Amino acid sequence: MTLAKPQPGKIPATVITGFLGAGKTTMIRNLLQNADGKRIALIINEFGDLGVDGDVLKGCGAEACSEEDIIELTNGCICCTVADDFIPTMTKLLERENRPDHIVIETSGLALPQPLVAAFNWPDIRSEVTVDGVVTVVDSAAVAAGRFADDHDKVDALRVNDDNLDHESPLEELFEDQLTAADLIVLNKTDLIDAAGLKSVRDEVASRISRKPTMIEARNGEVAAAILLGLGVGTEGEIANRKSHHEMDHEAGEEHDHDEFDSFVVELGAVADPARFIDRLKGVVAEHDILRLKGFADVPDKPMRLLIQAVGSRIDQYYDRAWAPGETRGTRLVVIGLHDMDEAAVRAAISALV
Ligand SMILES: Nc1nc2c(ncn2[C@@H]2O[C@H](COP(=O)(O)OP(=O)(O)OP(=O)(O)O)[C@@H](O)[C@H]2O)c(=O)[nH]1
Repeated sequence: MTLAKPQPGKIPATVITGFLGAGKTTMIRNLLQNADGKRIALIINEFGDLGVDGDVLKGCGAEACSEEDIIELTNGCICCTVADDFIPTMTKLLERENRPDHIVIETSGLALPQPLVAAFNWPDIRSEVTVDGVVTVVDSAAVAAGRFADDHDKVDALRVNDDNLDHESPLEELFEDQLTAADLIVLNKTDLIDAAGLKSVRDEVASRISRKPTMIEARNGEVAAAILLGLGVGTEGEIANRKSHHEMDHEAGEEHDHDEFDSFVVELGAVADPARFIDRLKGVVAEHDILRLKGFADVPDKPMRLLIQAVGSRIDQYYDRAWAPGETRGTRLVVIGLHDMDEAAVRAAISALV
């Protein structure tokens, strides 16, 4: 792939998007550890009230991105808070004396990249920054499992409960909207599928978009920094031609919101038997069709906290860092699902696991 040069004088910004759990944070973590001496400012947006991604990223690439260069936007999905949250954050960042070489923005897994990229056309931003490219991370295993194929039963059930939901499956729409915005598509998690599966994922992804952005494959988000940060597209000038379903609906008079999805935080006491907890948690995730669950557990007698990451029924866990002095130990998990998820039942089921 020929790498274009960013426009001189402007700070390049890379937007990293992709559905919940696709591997955005993992890819950024890898990027920070291999940033080729670039100083990166990171803007992170998460869905749900527990900032896990920022926590995972802090300290992992201190030379490329110190803690003060990691900015968390927590007032909702970035696509809905562009004016109130994103623009003021960018303005402040640009006023800093020590400006970064590159800005990386991780959208929430439920965000539409289009309004965010369009914000780079605001006069104050446009004169100083350009969108080097939009990178869309795809969970190849989830695509292969048909996660984004239209689930007509589910959509019909949602419609019965909510007359306002008159569009297609929210997962499928978001998946397509995030692909539509892409300059580069990273087919991640290739370790979880075989060659034939990967071929069908490529075909499926290609069938969802009319343009032909470059597609590359990755494991654990391992993509060279020169590729991720060297697209040189200037996507703010192109984004008007990459409309999302929601923008097209909006032109037809509909508002965009995230009402199709819901999230809440479950707080628990200590988890005495983590293996048993995780095993039974898998059952709860499957039974309630939880899309994403992540957080930390307090395991008695362990000086470190246990990071728990569920994407569909697949759960990863590892001890990520020591509890800080004075930090209150506890188990906190953010749960994300479709809006018909039964919060009380999920809370009860998870609480019963300790
Ligand atoms: N097997 C496998 N797991 C992966 C890969 N990439 C990421 N993961 C795991 O997938 C889970 C989700 O990864 P994240 O990087 O947190 O995903 P994300 O897109 O940032 O998630 P959200 O911020 O919730 O949208 C974690 O447990 C990762 O360790 C991969 O290539 N293969």
